[in-house]
Amino acid sequence: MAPTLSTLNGDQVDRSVFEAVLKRRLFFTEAFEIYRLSPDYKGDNRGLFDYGPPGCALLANIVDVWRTHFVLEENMLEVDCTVITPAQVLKTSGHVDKFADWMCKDPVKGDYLRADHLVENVLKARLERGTKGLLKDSPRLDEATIAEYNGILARIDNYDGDGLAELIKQHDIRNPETNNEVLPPIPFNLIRACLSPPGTAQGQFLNFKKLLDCNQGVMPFASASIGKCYRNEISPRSGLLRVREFLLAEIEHYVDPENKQHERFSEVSGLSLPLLDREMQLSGKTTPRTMTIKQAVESSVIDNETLGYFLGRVLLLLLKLGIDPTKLRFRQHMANEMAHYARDCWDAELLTSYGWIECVGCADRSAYDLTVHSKHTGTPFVVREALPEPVKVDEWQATLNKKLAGPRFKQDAKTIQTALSALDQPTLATLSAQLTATGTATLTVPLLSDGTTTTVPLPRDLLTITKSTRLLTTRTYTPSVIEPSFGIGRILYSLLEHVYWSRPDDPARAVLSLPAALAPTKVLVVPLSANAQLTPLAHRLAARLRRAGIASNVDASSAGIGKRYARNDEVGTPFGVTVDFETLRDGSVTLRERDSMVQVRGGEEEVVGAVRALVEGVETWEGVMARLKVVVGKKEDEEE
Ligand SMILES: Nc1ncnc2c1ncn2[C@@H]1O[C@H](COP(=O)(O)OP(=O)(O)OP(=O)(O)O)[C@@H](O)[C@H]1O
Repeated sequence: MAPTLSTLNGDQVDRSVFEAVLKRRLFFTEAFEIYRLSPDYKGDNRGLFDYGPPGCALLANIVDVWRTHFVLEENMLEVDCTVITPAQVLKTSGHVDKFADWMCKDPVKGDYLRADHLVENVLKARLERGTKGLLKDSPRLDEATIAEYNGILARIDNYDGDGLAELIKQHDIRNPETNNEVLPPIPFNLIRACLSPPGTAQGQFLNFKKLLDCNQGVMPFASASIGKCYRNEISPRSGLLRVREFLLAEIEHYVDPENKQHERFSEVSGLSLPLLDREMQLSGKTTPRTMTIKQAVESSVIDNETLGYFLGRVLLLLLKLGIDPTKLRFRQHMANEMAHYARDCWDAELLTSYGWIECVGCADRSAYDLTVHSKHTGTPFVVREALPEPVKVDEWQATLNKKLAGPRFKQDAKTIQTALSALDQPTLATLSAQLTATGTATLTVPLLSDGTTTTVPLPRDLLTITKSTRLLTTRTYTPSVIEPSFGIGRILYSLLEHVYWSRPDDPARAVLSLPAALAPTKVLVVPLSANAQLTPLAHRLAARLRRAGIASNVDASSAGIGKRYARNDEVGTPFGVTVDFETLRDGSVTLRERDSMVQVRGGEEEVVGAVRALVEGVETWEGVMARLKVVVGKKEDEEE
């Protein structure tokens, strides 16, 4: 029987051996490597990687599963927006000013280090050495210090610049590579250098009005986008996990802020999630507690049904991809880790040899994004819904005297009118009171053409604000946005670690137990020997597999059959078909399963049918073993 994933994943991954396998099989490789190795190279290629053939195929297969799981199964509206973005859009979205990490400079070497990662890495290394006695000269840590370090690590995402500066000083944290003291942390903008968004969301927000129309005005609905994004990472040292250019798949789900129930909540409400909520983190806990989504939403651990629904769908996606459920947790953001406007945020974190890594972020961003873009452009990003019964409301209305405003404000008149139109009712009430009391209301506007003005006094001859009663037949609101965002490269790398193991009887033989649907190549076709009669049979079978839509490779090299299979176990090829002299006689072939190495024998057509059913997930290997004749007694390496 094929070993189950949990039996495969017993041990901690030896990263150097594991990454050597991935590089050997060209899952990925360092970008611009030959230039980096040349003597006159002065650039910086850290955090930049190229995917090779199996890496590309795996990435594409993950994207396919993602697209089916969300866009198709949830009727999402997919868009593909440009990456190059005008600076004004990024300024409005808050990325230029707020998207900052804290960074420390090593003044001697000139290196920049991300402050939270620096503290984390140094304390982890001290714990490792001080508790396990890894280095003879490192003192053992006392219980109080161990507890203190663990407490800091559990709250590491909770420190701001001052907090990190304090930790660095108090614990004498230095650049581990040079042992130099570092300068106090300063905020560093991850995107300033790139002028491209750190995600794919802005294009989705900016098209909100058109997408709502496309959905016949029906709420709630979601848009989705898959695209490259760029980050000016300070110290990209964690392989594929922290890169400067990566594929992001993002969903923006637009929902009524007063009703965040989800129509399909019952489909996921019974699922159990391993949750590490805010309270647990504050008390220094690192082991999650398991709760059903229903319990978590009802007890307000998760803010609302829609957010709970998406956490459930994220869990299902990750399991479908083959992520080990014992290496998955959902960690809630601390209050000061979230943007001020966010209501709640959870990260799906996967355990890797680099520690727990955020692979999916899932945030309720309230109405922030739509509101800021709407205010800046004057485009109403609102939903209008018919009320069951008309309602009387008192409403403030502001009118700008256009005849006077035009000559007085010239090219700024339109900006002022736009700012006025975007005011909400409480602001209009305040301005009306100001106008009555002082004869002038002060309007806040985006930067005017002189480059300095951001407030404009509007006297009574220019501005009137009146209150009138209206009969409302529709309700108008700006939707809240729930945003799950998936770092495809991080998922890919974590998945590879989760499915990696080596044969107990030969630790040098690595295997990647990728689910068949995800594997870059589904079948390796091998002629048993170099005999000239067998190779055409292998190509005939490959053609047959091709017609059935199954990706295969023929390996007719002179290497032993065991070696040829071993090479393909390393790229995760789930099945192998051997053609031999019996094939010449009766057309039968053997089918080998990667994890168990069990082989069955059947006719060509039967075997191609079985492979297709296995790849499509409509049949199990146990089912195939029950149907076809199991080959007994022969060990793979002895076959030649
Ligand atoms: N440098 C990176 N390399 C690869 N993937 C990344 C990187 N930064 C973010 N991601 C992915 O993009 C997703 C959304 O980005 P988000 O802004 O939420 O991450 P983040 O909080 O900046 O991540 P981190 O705290 O690890 O830097 C993350 O869940 C992650 O999967």
